[in-house]
Amino acid sequence: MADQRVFTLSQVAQHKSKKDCWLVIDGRVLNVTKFLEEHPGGEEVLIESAGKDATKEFKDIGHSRAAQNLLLKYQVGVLPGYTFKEGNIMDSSIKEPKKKEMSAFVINDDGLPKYAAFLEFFVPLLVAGSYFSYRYLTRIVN
Ligand code: HEM
Repeated sequence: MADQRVFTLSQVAQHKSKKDCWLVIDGRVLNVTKFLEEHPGGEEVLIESAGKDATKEFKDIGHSRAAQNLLLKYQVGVLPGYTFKEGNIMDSSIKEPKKKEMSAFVINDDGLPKYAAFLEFFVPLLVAGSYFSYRYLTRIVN
């Protein structure tokens, strides 16, 4: 689980060098020192945002979901007032988890009435069919 220790922005601001580079994205305090060289957008942009809240810059680029999930890897804490659920970053603030929940819900919701309609139609038909078959057969026998 990503670290949930609480840091203030002024604490984050003390880590703004290339050798010790923290920044904040969406309330998550990230230590990106080891990521500087790997960042596809280059280390300069990260160093420019070092010690600061880079949420706007991060979002303005339109980072991919993969990039958003990478945030978890570098999280060392959170800003005061922020808490995040365990697991996928899509469960917290950047993502659109509600869509997934909705589609799952809609599928389940659709299934039940269809199943119920099926039963409502066939059960009485089966009962009536059995009854008339019984009547028909007993007539022939008598
Ligand atoms: C820990 C924080 C960050 C992570 C994990 C991260 C990750 C990535 C990744 C994976 C990409 C490749 C494209 C994509 O998958 O979206 C990328 C591209 C880029 N990022 Fe970041 N990024 C971070 C922070 C930032 C910040 C704070 C800025 C700006 C101040 C920034 C600017 C860029 C730029 C300019 C590109 C290149 C976009 C392009 O070439 O189209 N990134 N980043």
